[in-house]
Amino acid sequence: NDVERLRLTRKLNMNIFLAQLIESTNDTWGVDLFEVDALSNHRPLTHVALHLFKQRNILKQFQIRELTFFKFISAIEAKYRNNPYHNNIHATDVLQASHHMLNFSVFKNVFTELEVFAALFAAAVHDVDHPGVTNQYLINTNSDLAILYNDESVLENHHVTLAFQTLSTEGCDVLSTLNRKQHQMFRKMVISVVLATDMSKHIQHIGHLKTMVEIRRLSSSASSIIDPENAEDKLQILQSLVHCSDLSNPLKPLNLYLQWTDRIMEEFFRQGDLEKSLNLEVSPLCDRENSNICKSQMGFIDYVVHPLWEIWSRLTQPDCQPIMDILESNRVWIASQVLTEDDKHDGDDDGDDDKDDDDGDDDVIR
Ligand SMILES: CC1(C)CC(=O)N(CC(=O)N2CCC(N3N=C(c4ccc(OC(F)F)c(OC(F)F)c4)[C@H]4CC=CC[C@H]4C3=O)CC2)C(=O)C1
Ligand SMILES: [Mg+2]
Ligand SMILES: [Zn+2]
Repeated sequence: NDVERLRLTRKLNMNIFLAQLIESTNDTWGVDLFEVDALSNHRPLTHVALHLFKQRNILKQFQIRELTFFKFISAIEAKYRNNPYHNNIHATDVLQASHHMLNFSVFKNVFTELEVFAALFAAAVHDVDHPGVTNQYLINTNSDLAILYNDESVLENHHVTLAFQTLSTEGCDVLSTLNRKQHQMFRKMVISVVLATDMSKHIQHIGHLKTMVEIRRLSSSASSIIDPENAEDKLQILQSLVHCSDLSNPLKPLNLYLQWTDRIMEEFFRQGDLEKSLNLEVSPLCDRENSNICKSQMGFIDYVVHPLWEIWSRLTQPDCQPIMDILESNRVWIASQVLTEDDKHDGDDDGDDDKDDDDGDDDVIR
């Protein structure tokens, strides 16, 4: 009957739209992964990872059965918690950004298939089972995780351990076809890339990238910046690539960036609520009673994101320029809001809400 036909037509159109969105992850920066989440019954990581690993021919190269990869990535996705920010959509975002930057021309013929596999695997699992609180909070509350990992990169150790434990779930061992040498190298690379997403390593990333860019400037003879024979340099670049992807929210189209900002602030505020209830000092940015979201974002961009991406874009010129342009325009918009936000505090709300910051339906914090 008509109702049934209408329902099926809608379902078909949603699947066609989903397929188009997933296809666009091949070569588009800033795919709306919130849309992919909504259309994929909240399984964006499984859909996008399966698509990208097939598109890169990784499954064929390592004779990984599609069903095994599907079971593994589904098990990983199910272990991401429904935090406002550190959830499976964020994992998909970091995976897709890492995939995009591995295609930069400066990396052509640099990485082996195993290195690409390890980097994308690390991106997909890099925050699995994140509890929605920071390392410092886990340390301050004497959590089991902090005891287990002796306060050192507590979350990041947990993410990578759980990822490898998931391989031993029935039918999930995507590494079973790797030989001993490959398995050993893959494991070393994934551990180092996931541990490198700990923000306490942020300054070291900038130092390594500066050194690499400096060497390139001096040895102007070397056509390609990266020596494909230098495994250590390549591993450092993969670490920085995934770390940059983890810090890429302010470089995404404004409507996506603002949704990530809402989500991270809600996650930080919930931690602040816990700290208050435990009579602990409230961490920076975590006090929902007095926070200025735009000022925090200005600081986050100026002191954290831009210093890293500025050097990263110098290493990866010219492909990073369009992305750096988005950062610049987003920062201008944020700065304009700071002024308006101050006005609001003066009470004379001029009321001209910039339509950009209304992303239509208020994103429900899952
Ligand atoms: C420098 C200041 C003026 C401004 C400032 O930021 N802080 C806090 C601060 O420097 N840090 C370091 C980064 C930490 N951190 N922060 C993340 C994050 C993600 C998205 C954000 O917004 C938007 F892009 F969605 C965001 O906005 C921020 F404003 F909150 C923060 C994650 C990054 C990677 C791993 C886990 C998350 C992580 O470890 C948090 C503490 C200052 O202290 C002062
Ligand atoms: Mg993390
Ligand atoms: Zn992350």
